[in-house]
Amino acid sequence: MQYAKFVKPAFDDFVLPSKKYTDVIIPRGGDNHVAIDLIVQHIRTKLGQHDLCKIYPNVYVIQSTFQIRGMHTLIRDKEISKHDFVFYSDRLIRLVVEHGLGHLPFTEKQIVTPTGSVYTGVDFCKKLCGVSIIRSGESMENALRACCKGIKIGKILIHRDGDNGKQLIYEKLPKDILERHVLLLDPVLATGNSANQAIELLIQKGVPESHIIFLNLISAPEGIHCVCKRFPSLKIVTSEIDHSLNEEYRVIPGLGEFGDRYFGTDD
Ligand SMILES: O=P(O)(O)OC[C@H]1O[C@H](OP(=O)(O)OP(=O)(O)O)[C@H](O)[C@@H]1O
Repeated sequence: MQYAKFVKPAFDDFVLPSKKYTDVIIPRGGDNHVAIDLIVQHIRTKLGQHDLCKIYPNVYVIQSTFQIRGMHTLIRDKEISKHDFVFYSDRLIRLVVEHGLGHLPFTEKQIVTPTGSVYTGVDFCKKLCGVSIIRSGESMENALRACCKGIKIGKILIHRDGDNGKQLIYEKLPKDILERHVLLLDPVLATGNSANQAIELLIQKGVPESHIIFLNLISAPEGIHCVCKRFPSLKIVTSEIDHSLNEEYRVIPGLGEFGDRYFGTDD
């Protein structure tokens, strides 16, 4: 029980006292064994993610809570209804989008409040756009629109072409994209081939690598290595890093075919 020193005090005050794991909240009541398993699993996951984030400082995993673990539990469950899959995916996507927007540059701005006081705040970055990788990436467009009024959203279609790897089939991007920060949208990062092709295209169009933030729900370590080695200045914001890829290049444990499950074409 190497985690005993974390787990034991947790039941005294229902919150892990370690500063490093303050996001781990123990639910009141219920089965203590289940709670311990959850904490151990949570800490292991966080340690694995922590290592990757140390190797690649531009990889950000949104702060995990049991709400987020709960949403992942639901969308990864093969028995979940389509309606619930879409609902909880949308909730997670919104969190990732909000977190990703937090990495955009800002300028300082002062305003006057109704009390006549000066509040020193910030002004949002205005030159940005979204780019979704068809088709799964399109599931993230609504959350981006809900956060950024009137945002331009470009599209890229990358398709597997037999054994020749993935080929770029279609692209439609804002004409002035090179002047914008780009939020690249795709919920799943597996081998990283699709993301790399999309990023390569953006760079060809003149977008600086450091102006691209790739937003996704689930990343495989292999995909993170593949993208971050090639594009070290790009940021990745994800909600969980999974264990690995299997021999069919599917993310494990993963959630299956996101696009089919989200758009209802898996029947
Ligand atoms: O990192 P990679 O190995 O390139 O795999 C990731 C890609 O696979 C999934 O899309 P998929 O090809 O299943 O198409 P879909 O979005 O139409 O479902 C996912 O949405 C990514 O685009």
